[in-house]
Amino acid sequence: MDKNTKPNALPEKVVRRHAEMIAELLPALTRLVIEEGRPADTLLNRHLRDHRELGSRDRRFLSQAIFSYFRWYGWTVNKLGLGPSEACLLGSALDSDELSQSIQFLATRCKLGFRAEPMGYMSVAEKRNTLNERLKNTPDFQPLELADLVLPDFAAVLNPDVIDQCIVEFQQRPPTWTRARTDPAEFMKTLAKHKISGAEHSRAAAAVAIEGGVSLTHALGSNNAQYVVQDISSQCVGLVCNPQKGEDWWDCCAGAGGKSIQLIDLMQQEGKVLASDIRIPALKELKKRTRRYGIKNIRSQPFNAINDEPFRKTFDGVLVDAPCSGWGTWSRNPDARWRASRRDVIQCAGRQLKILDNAKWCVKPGGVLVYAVCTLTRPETEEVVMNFLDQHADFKLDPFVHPLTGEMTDGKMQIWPWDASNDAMFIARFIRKEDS
Ligand SMILES: C[S@@+](CC[C@H](N)C(=O)[O-])C[C@H]1O[C@@H](n2cnc3c(N)ncnc32)[C@H](O)[C@@H]1O
Repeated sequence: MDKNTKPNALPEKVVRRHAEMIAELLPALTRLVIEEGRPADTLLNRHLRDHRELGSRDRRFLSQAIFSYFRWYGWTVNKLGLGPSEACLLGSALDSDELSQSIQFLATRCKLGFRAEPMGYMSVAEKRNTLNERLKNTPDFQPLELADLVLPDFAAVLNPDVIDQCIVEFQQRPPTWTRARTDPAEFMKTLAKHKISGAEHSRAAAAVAIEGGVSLTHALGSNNAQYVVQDISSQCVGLVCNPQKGEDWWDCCAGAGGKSIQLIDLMQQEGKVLASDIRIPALKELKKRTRRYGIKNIRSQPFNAINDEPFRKTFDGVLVDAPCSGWGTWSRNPDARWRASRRDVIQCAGRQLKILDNAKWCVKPGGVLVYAVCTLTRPETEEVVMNFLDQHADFKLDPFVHPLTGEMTDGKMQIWPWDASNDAMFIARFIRKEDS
């Protein structure tokens, strides 16, 4: 081995292949994501399924390069007009403390006009200032702004005092949050045995953050029942539901069952959950998961929570984890911001209110109705709660303790991305009045 070659260095043919792959993939991917509104992670997964010859380091390279590209797209492509390879190089430099060999190789084929130094350690404001300084003498230069990192509609539906802070958070990669399904101390021991560093949240005891880039499935096996991957903000939804042993709950937008499984775990398997969703494939995935974990008391049923007649039976608790704009997940899905629109937010809010109107019939007197959305827009959060309460005098907000801070809420709360490096989430807990 050449004495200048690092021990873990990739062979040149690998870095060359990475650079060629990304240069070939990005133009088509950009068209599909930006013009056709398709999610980048789904497209990447399809590409990987069609190219089984790609190994784990190829997958890691592609996903990091693609997500960095879309995270900084507002500056690199929209504002600076760079081509895909140059934008990918600059996006990776903005995200990394050290350029990977494959990105360094890509740099040799790019015409960026300046050297892309790693800027991962800088704050977003420092990154902006550094680029503005470097580019200020280029013809027609327009200074880069924070607001360029999202579409103009973003500011139209958010409280003005949180806009900049949200954008800054969207530029960072959050950790992988897991939920220990049984004893968190045992899960921590398992992590330590596999030399994986995990950090428990100081309040949400089951929540453990895992360092970036670790494949838990690879390290712990795909059937490990000790944990599930679940963002800490999503874990807060189950904690706010706070189901008690022996209760009967309905999770009416259950998807693949992340929260149904949490509800049953919180009841220590002594209770029942009916999990329904409009998507039958998601319910099939839920069944696979419950089988894997040996969970017997989650029943699933296809159900359209807007159009179908509400059930005749009532439940101790109903969870409406509603379909939403998803704007709170932009640090994890950086491409999603380029498909966002105010119109979509307003449509989502309308659908959420319809689902709540329908689901409320199934809450028994004295029972609980929890509304959750992984977003931070006003029309979908505060305004839905206000409209629901205006129309349903038989329900009132039920104050609860904020799971991340321990402070008492008035029955609703917004979890911000900076609370614990997490997705944003809004949660409201209503109670049906006993005499209604
Ligand atoms: C935020 S996701 C739920 C995630 C899930 N609760 C979890 O924890 O993994 C919203 C879900 O609502 C479902 N959905 C959308 N429209 C619906 C409708 N009209 N009736 C029932 N479910 C619907 C979607 O299929 C999606 O799975």
